[in-house]
Amino acid sequence: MKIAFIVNPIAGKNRKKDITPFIKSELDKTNYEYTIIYTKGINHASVITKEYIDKKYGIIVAVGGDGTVREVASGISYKNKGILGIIPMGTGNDLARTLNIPLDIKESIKRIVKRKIKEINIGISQDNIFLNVASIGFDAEIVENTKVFKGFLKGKVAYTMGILRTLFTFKSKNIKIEYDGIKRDENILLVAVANGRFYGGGMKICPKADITDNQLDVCIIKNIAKFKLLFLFPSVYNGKHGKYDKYVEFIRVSSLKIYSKNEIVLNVDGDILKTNGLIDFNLDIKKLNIIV
Ligand SMILES: Nc1ncnc2c1ncn2[C@@H]1O[C@H](COP(=O)(O)OP(=O)(O)OP(=O)(O)O)[C@@H](O)[C@H]1O
Repeated sequence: MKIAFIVNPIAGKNRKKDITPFIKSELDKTNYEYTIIYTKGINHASVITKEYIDKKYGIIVAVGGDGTVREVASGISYKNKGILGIIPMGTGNDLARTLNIPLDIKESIKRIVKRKIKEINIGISQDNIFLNVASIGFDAEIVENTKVFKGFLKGKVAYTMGILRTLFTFKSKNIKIEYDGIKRDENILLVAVANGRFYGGGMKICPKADITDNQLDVCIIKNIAKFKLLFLFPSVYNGKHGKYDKYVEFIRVSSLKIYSKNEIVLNVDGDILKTNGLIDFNLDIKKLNIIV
């Protein structure tokens, strides 16, 4: 089977590290035919993926962060052919965390060579795929605000500035939530719909989410006073926010609809969309084969 390594040269903290010698040293010991291609911009990984699937490459490895993984996954899903591999080189690497893929480069390449495959679910919101989490509300606005600062500040500083800005500007959202024949009116801080277990670089928003169970895990956090967020928000990192059960609720559904009269920020695996009216969250009937 032929392997294409699709490298995002600007992903993550290791962006100056040349991955080629690592790939060579592991792959040259095997019989795999392989090639290494570098991406040139947004969505290029998806275009290359489709091209190499047409060239009969059976494994397409995303070398980068969750953005690169998602682009390769959407190419594979579009073609309905091919196996996804991951060499985590992003800042967050949330899908790799969910699947216990080693964050160490050499170890993750060894996993590709071993080729143990798992079939995972693909989430869809507003025609966009997500492997980790789609969300609206406070966290989605942090993603949006962080992007503004990312242009001129380093990752962690930009993220902190994004949180601060969101704390000042955020207003709770009045929405309708519909699932399993139930319709609810809610005033929320956020709603996160999880396929995988992590987002935001290791935050366990839905700690019981299982990416293979054909279900979406949903975390609904009701609107709370901003000072209370100082306690609640850090607890999301280790998935302990469920203890604030007056505000935090978990449900498991096969699909979910949200209606918002006003424009709302939707985060789909780190991509930001602005939308209003109906927002839908589903699972694709197609699965994704991935090397773990
Ligand atoms: N040559 C390139 N120049 C600029 N942007 C690129 C290039 N190649 C890919 N990209 C874009 O870079 C973005 C970020 O990639 P990715 O998410 O993999 O890295 P990251 O943001 O460092 O990691 P993470 O999402 O795990 O935090 C993606 O949206 C991708 O489309």
